[in-house]
Amino acid sequence: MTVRIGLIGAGGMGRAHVERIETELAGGRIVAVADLNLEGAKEVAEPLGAKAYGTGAELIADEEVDAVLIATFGKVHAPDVIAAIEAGKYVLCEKPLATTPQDCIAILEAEQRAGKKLVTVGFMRRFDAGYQEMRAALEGGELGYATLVHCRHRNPSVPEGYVTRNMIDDTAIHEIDICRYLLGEEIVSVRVDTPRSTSRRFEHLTDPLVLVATTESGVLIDDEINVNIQFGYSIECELVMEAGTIRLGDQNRTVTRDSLGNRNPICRSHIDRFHDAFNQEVQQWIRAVERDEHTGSTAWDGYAATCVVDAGLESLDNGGKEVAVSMIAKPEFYA
Ligand SMILES: NC(=O)C1=CN([C@@H]2O[C@H](COP(=O)(O)OP(=O)(O)OC[C@H]3O[C@@H](n4cnc5c(N)ncnc54)[C@H](O)[C@@H]3O)[C@@H](O)[C@H]2O)C=CC1
Ligand SMILES: O=C1[C@@H](O)[C@H](O)[C@@H](O)[C@H](O)[C@H]1O
Repeated sequence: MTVRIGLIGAGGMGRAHVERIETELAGGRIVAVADLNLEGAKEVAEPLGAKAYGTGAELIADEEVDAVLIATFGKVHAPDVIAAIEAGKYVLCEKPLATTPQDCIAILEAEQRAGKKLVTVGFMRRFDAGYQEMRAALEGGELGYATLVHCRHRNPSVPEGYVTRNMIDDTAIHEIDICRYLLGEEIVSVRVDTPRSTSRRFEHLTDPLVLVATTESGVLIDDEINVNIQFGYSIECELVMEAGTIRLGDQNRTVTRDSLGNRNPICRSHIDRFHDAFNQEVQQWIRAVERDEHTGSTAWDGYAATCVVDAGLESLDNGGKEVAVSMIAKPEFYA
């Protein structure tokens, strides 16, 4: 069976997913594209012989669409996710699931009414080989339990429209999710520190930030979010356990050694750094849809991450005081 996929949001991320589905992955085909900018939808749809729509609602209602891929702005994800659930269609929604805990709760409720897990959130780092090895090392138990996680999320630069809150809700949300995934527990409190800002930023930004979070068992996570580092896209993570540490590699197979020294290439963006992880994420989703199964992170994961983001934003506003993460009790459905 070929899974007939409808894409909502024909921007950068949507187009990158189309490219991988059409050229690198198996089992799926883009049959419809929706974007508020209808011309943008047509630009992506026409070369594929797919239909173009001006709204997500029309695409979701199309009976030739089996499953929905959402790559619009986070704050407008919820209505389309809920409409897809109500139509009984699997949905892979880019992060964040939604930008408020209330919108996420509406999604959790819709999914429970449907009685079936249909929502996967685009936390692609869960499919990265390095993070998976770190998780396996922790689960293996030889090095004991985790005490600390040191993370660094560095982007070369960001566009002018990117504002300080995006460092938490758009960027650090990846570490929030991956730390929950690695440690298998919830984050219970967050504080955001604001060191001296770099001069290489738009004036309105406070950059870098450091998010410090504590989990249920007391593991301390520190995450440097630094989005104008100039030199490249650099993601680092070190998990500290009782009897050893495990650190994410740079994912390069070779190191060049010459008169300039030892070096390997620096990634420029999430597209090249997480190329394989994105492919794994979308490929596994397509295969799972074929089997009528859920895969990847759940709507609960999307909700939990948004609750931590919310606490982080509150800390940013209150001068860096620690804020407790407020969450509803986990429904049995997501146990
Ligand atoms: N996993 C990752 O590493 C990354 C994830 N993302 C996520 O992907 C999503 C999209 O981001 P980008 O592609 O960078 O944004 P973008 O601005 O390039 O594209 C968004 C598109 O959605 C369309 N759109 C907005 N509201 C809509 C609506 N209600 N209905 C239909 N179309 C609508 C816009 O016209 C635009 O074409 C975001 O949720 C973002 O957080 C983005 C970059 C990397
Ligand atoms: O999700 C992403 C972007 O939206 C975000 O703006 C970047 O900071 C992240 O590195 C990227 O993975």
